[in-house]
Amino acid sequence: MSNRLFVALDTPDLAKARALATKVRHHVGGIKLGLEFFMANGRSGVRDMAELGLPIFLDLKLHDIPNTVAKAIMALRGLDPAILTVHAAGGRAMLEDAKAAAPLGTKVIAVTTLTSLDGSDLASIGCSGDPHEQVLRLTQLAKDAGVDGVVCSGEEVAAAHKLWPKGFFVVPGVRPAGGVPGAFGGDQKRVVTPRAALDAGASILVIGRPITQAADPDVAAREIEATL
Ligand SMILES: O=C(O)c1cc(=O)[nH]c(=O)n1[C@@H]1O[C@H](COP(=O)(O)O)[C@@H](O)[C@H]1O
Repeated sequence: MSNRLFVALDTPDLAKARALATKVRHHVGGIKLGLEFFMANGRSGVRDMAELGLPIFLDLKLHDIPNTVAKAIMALRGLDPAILTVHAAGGRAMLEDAKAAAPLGTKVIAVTTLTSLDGSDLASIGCSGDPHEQVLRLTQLAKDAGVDGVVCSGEEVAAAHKLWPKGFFVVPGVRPAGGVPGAFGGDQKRVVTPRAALDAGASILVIGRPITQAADPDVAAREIEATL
């Protein structure tokens, strides 16, 4: 993959998603469609976006009992996204069944610890208060379960990559250098720059609002691409 930047098109509006993707298409390697888009537009919306010819990352973060997750993935048949997410915390059997249910060409990627969580959030849900430890634990689980890789923040990706040299590492929570700290509502807590994430071992970067909410998304994507 020559351009490792995936733009997150977090909107329920299909026309807006298409317009944004069309604007930035020469400066991104793929597009990520998440829950907001899928809830509003479903399978036909994903098909519509696939017509643009860019790889599709379908970020549904599935997390349920193994049978339900496997059947949900089977129900996506025909869309065959390049990347599909599930939550690692669903456990080993769920991860194994998710991988078995996915089409051969789809990378099944396990979300370890959301980039919106910090140590105190983890402690409040009964996990070890150390995101680093939790990410490595779930990376080991994902590797053992035979999925293709994990989502983690740029703060943990070097250690996760060391643990799993052949894994595929998706890094969100990425903010261009020089931006306003806490921009876009400050919901991302474990944040790094695009360059730092790649240097640490990210396979792809996921960036949404710094591109989609820019005055000129094409320029914003181009500027980020130039730092990679
Ligand atoms: O799986 C993801 O893509 C994901 C995992 C994670 O831990 N954190 C995270 O922010 N994401 C997604 O990455 C995107 C980040 O968007 P921005 O914060 O606007 O750059 C959103 O679409 C999130 O759903």
